Amino acid sequence: MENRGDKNSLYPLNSFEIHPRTKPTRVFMFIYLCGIIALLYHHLTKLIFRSNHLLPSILLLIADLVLSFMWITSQAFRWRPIRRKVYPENLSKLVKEEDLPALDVFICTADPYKEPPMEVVNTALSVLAFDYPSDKISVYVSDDGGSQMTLFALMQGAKFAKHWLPFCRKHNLSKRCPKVVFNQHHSAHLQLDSQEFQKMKRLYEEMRRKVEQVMEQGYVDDDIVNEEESQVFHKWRVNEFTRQHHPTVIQVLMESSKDVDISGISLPNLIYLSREKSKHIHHNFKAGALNALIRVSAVMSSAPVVLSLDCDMYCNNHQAPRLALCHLLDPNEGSKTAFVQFPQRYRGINPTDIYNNEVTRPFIINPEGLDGIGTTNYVGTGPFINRKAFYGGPTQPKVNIFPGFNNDESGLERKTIDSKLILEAANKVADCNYEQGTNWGRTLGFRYGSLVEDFFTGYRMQCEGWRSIFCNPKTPAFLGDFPISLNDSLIQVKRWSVGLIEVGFSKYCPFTFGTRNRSLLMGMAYGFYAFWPVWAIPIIIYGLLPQLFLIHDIYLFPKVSDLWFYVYAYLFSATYIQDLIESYYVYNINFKKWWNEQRMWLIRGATCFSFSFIEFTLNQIGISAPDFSLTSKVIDNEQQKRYDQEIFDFGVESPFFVSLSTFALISLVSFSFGIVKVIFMDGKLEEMLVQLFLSGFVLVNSLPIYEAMVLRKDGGRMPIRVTLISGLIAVLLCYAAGFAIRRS
Ligand SMILES: O=c1ccn([C@@H]2O[C@H](COP(=O)(O)OP(=O)(O)O[C@H]3O[C@H](CO)[C@@H](O)[C@H](O)[C@H]3O)[C@@H](O)[C@H]2O)c(=O)[nH]1
Ligand SMILES: [Mn+2]
Repeated sequence: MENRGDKNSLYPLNSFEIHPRTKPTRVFMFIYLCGIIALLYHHLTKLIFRSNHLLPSILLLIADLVLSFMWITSQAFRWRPIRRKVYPENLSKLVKEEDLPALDVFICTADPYKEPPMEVVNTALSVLAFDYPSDKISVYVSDDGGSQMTLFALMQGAKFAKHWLPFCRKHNLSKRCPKVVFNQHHSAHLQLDSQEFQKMKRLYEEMRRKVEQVMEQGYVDDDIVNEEESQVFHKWRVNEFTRQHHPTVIQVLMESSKDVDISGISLPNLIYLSREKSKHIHHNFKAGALNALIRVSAVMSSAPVVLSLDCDMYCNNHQAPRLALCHLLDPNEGSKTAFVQFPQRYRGINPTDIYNNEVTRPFIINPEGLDGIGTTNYVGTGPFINRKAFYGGPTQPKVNIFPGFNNDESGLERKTIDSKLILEAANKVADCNYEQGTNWGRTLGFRYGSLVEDFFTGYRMQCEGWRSIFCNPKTPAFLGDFPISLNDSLIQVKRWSVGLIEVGFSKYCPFTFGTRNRSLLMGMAYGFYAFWPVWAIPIIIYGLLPQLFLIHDIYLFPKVSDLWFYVYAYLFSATYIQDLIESYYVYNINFKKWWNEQRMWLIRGATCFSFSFIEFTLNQIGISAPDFSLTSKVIDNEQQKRYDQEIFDFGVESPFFVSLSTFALISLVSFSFGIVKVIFMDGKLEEMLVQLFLSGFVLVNSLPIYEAMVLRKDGGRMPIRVTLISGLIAVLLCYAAGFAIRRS
């Protein structure tokens, strides 16, 4: 194992190991590449010398070209995967507690009805209770929903924190998110003085009841708040205050220099921010919210380290800041590191992860590969960021981040953050027109122009010469929510896909932009993601074409006795087997989970990947505008039950399901047709084997769809209209294929 950090030091902060699979993987890469070259040669000779079905031959060539492109670019993830270790116990030997850097935490929320305020409060409390000096923590909650209920909930959270933080410290709780601690299952394992525990639980329940009452009411009544608090809510009482159009609200809820907890220790800072919104100025979704947070926090606390979290990502490992600092304070690499990314992990995933919500490959497996080439990607929630990385490259001289502003960042006396001067400055930088005519969103802060501001911003930092690090401790640092219905999950991936191709088709395309500061491998990896949804092309072609032609008795692939058949067989099976081996042996993913993952890849290809191209095109020509479509974090009991039982949820009339059902029906017909031919009509099995196999493969993957169409009666069954429409489309496609074949 190689030591990073100061090599002469007795107390290394971190180390890494190149994964043992690297060498065999590279050998395999070479062999597989030969297979790809052979296949493309076969395609070309077929096209030039002996094609009687020109159109399908060209389409199959396109499909294989896209697959080859994706395979080649994805090798960047396999080139040099590494695993890191950190030694937080050494941190205290190198840095005194009082010298630890201050930490600003950003928590984003955007809608009290989709992101319940109690969830936001829980997340805030879990980070306020970090195992880190309280007076060095400032938590900023950005509320794009401009909701008085969220502010009210945070006010209650601040009161509760006075009891909660000393309680966590006293009992050295390893989990510090209240809802987790008070969850019956978890609390059964806690050996706590029951009276004290019950008292905390009572306080928590009281808070929850109050917040829920306000949620039911839809506003904050003067009766339930004191006079000082009610002043704050008067801002909402003016008619013009709507979610899309309102002035900035900044409220300091806890002030480290003044407020203490019940044991007399300083509390962290807690600040509520709802930036100004105007109907006439685009707010740039989360990226806009984060930029307002960067500026407001620069005025108020200006900590050198920033942690950004989604409101549902609560802290599950109170050591998280110290783990990140093992990298950020590394004497050699620290100053070049833009961020340390903890992976997105989720709680409550069902045993075989039917919708592949864990997205293991992009979130866990690929980042280890990216880390090895110095460039872990930013995933929006869970990164500890070097504040300087928002302001320019690692070697760039100090830039003015407050254009048109007299006080430079360090010029403000920051002893009390709710001084009039500071609040005025903070309000000014949260104005919705503050960014006009500045570089915010272009070279400063989070970059605008993509729905995946996280990917885009992290990538732009890499282009400026920053490095980044992946940190994946055994106890996940943060845990979050995920969509538990198939449709919501596909909508989420569609947003990501649109965001990614927005980068791919912009002037920042990773194959051409920023190559000076990046290696070829980094370019390949980011290029792979920027064109992630192009998987749709081969999946659609292979999911329809061989099947439609089989129905019309036309065989497109080599016979079993032909040598080229084995090239196809090798390329298909080798990549699947490699994936399975990697998942199973390296990442402990069992067969069922792996199968579901590959099924979701096919499902995404047939639905959100392809729809994202349509949406992107419509946005480009101005027919529609980019839409963030927030994922709901509210639990629907029926859906939750189905999810826990691993039953697919189709329940809604979604265009995604029309597309999926069409694929499923066409393969069902073609497979049945092929089998009937083979058995009863002495069909040419040798010639149709590939097509029969592909139909069968789609068919096996579609079993839950047939079940949902025919057998199920519950709320998650396939809506009849979806089945009928897709049946009609399937018939039309069969006819269209027949027509095309006769014409050619
Ligand atoms: O106008 C907006 C829209 C969203 N958000 C926040 O963005 C976060 C992510 O939204 P969510 O609906 O949960 O989307 P996910 O797909 O789960 O988010 C992933 O993908 C996003 C990019 O699309 C990243 O920003 C996230 O960090 C990443 O977790 C939430 O905290 C929202 O409150 C805002 O603050 N303002
Ligand atoms: Mn989310």
